[in-house]
Amino acid sequence: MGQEDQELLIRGGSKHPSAEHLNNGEGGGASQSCIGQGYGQAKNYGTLRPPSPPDGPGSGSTNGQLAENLTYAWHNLDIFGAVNQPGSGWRQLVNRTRGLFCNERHIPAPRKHLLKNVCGVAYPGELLAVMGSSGAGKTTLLNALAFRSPQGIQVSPSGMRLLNGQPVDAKEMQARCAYVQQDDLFIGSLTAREHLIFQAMVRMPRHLSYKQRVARVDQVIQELSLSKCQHTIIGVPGRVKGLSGGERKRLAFASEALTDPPLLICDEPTSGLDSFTAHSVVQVLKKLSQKGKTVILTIHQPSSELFELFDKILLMAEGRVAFLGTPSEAVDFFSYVGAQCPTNYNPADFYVQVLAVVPGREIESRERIAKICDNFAISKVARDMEQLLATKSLQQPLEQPENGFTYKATWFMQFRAVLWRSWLSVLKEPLLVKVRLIQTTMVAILIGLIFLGQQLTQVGVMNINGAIFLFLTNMTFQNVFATINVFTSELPVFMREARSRLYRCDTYFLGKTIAELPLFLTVPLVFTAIAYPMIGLRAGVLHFFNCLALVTLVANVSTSFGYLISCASSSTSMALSVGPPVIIPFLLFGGFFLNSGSVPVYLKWLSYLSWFRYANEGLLINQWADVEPGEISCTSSNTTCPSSGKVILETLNFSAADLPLDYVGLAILIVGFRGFAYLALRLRARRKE
Ligand SMILES: Nc1ncnc2c1ncn2[C@@H]1O[C@H](COP(=O)(O)OP(=O)(O)OP(=O)(O)O)[C@@H](O)[C@H]1O
Repeated sequence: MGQEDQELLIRGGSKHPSAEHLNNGEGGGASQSCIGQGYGQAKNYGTLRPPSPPDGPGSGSTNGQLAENLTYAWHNLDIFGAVNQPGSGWRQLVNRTRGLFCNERHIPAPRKHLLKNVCGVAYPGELLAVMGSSGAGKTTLLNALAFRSPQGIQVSPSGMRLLNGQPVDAKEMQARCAYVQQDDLFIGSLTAREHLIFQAMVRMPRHLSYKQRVARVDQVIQELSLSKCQHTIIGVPGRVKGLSGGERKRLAFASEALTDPPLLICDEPTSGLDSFTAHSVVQVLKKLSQKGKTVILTIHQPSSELFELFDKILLMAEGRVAFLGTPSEAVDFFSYVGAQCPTNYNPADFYVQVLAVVPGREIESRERIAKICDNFAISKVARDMEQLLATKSLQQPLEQPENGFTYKATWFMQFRAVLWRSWLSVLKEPLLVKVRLIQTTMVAILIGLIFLGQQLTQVGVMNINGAIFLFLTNMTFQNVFATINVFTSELPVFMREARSRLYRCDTYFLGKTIAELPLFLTVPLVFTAIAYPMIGLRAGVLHFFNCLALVTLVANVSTSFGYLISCASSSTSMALSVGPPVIIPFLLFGGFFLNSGSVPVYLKWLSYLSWFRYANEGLLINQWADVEPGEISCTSSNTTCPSSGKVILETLNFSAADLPLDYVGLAILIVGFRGFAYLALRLRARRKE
């Protein structure tokens, strides 16, 4: 844009002839409302015409989805975000404490005004593109429109979000709207088809048969051109090669398209895609809008061809609306405010540039943006919108979802779907099965070789006790870290799906626990079967199975503990750093480093939470309880050599009669840790993203 244009904008003047007929002559003062008076009384510019009636849906549906056309209007959306100043956490804590003592109950935290009186409307059959420079507020707006604003974001209660003219809440919105977020989240070990089948099982209405769901999956695969890659694993970007960026995007749409929602909101569906793939992704959205859907998307720098696909554009700058209307109306409007798009220039690039805050020329840029937004705020389109809302002319009945606003699938259907998906990912996740089994076998052989063929001598007793404790530390660390690594990477998928009300927290937790059980039984079996005979631990089938049972319980306590740490931590790295320091005290109370009779009274309670203590006692009882006097060979000069297994247990402050209690202690810890992990997961699922 030339210097001359910018000056005109700052003056609020116009050099474009078409601006004459757009401007009614009255000066445009800045208005914080969507409506004002003066400018924009033009006949030709800025009408909120709905597009011509679409062909579908409206004619009923085989997928059980709501077959309705939706007009989505939003009005006076004011959104605030928290200001993160250095030390603001402390400041808030001090403020809150002051509030408690000084009866200053309400000390408002500093807030940033992210969106200012944003208004807009999207009609059925319309592809509305929200554009603006980085930081303009596009994602903030889309999150608010989809009722998915993250934590720390406040939507002012005066803002209205209306479907067919009726105010809606988050639940009503979720039942009708599909939200494809910028970062697509998948379980990377599944194939595209497996992912869609899972989605069909939890998203589609409960009365549909499995056959009907699979038929719909096939149809969506066709519609979104995913046939070629339907059996390819999705993959994890940067770690496991799988679907391409464009295929991942289309898969994200496909998941939402399964239920054929009347309203589709997509945040940056083309980000990271080349122009050809971006075009094909937007084409998919265009086709959906042509079927009667209301489609809203944000986009960065669309090419001229892409720009032509948009029915309407909503331009944002500095958290305000700079323009809403058709691309041709945008030409008129920008000419009117003195910023005519040069010929042979991509209009999208031009508008975004005009509305950007240029580094080094911030004041000038902000004045220009304010002028454009003020002009739009008093334009005909803004007044039309006010009128639409005031006259309730948008009001049409909203269809009620089949099962109200509850989950689409029954408890059992959700459980079955989660169990199936978790089982598939257990089988396919190399970190979980292949790597774990190889790692277990290698560690078992290594421990077996180090402690190979121990005899019942004084040295042998020491070595056997060490080897037994090593069983426990190995089982613990291996399982805790494997669980943290795998589970925390899956948690974002769970959180998004749980917030989209695809399934309940309990069905997920139960399904996952049961799916992973065979693995957590196999790992201890492999380990014990190799290490036990190699070391030469107490011979006898009963002794072997007793050891196996205790090691299996330890593996499952550790897994439960891993779940608890994962659910209570905000990220994988946090869980990995919190894990070891929390495990160390439990390990010390195991009776190997510190005699169980020497635990300080004030820490006794903590020792009852130590699985090392129960398992070590159980395994040592299993090893030594029936070793008769004289079985341990000692030299006659060695007076410290234990004469029998009973003496060894007494020295360690363990009693053979406590074996059943050790089993009970381990079982309680499994249930307890899992219970708390479940509660932590529920709390997380309830919190905003
Ligand atoms: N949770 C938050 N707390 C405080 N400020 C926030 C929060 N989220 C976003 N913002 C601020 O709000 C403004 C708009 O952010 P938003 O992500 O909506 O921009 P955008 O137009 O989508 O940008 P981009 O195109 O780069 O994604 C930015 O200045 C951003 O720093």
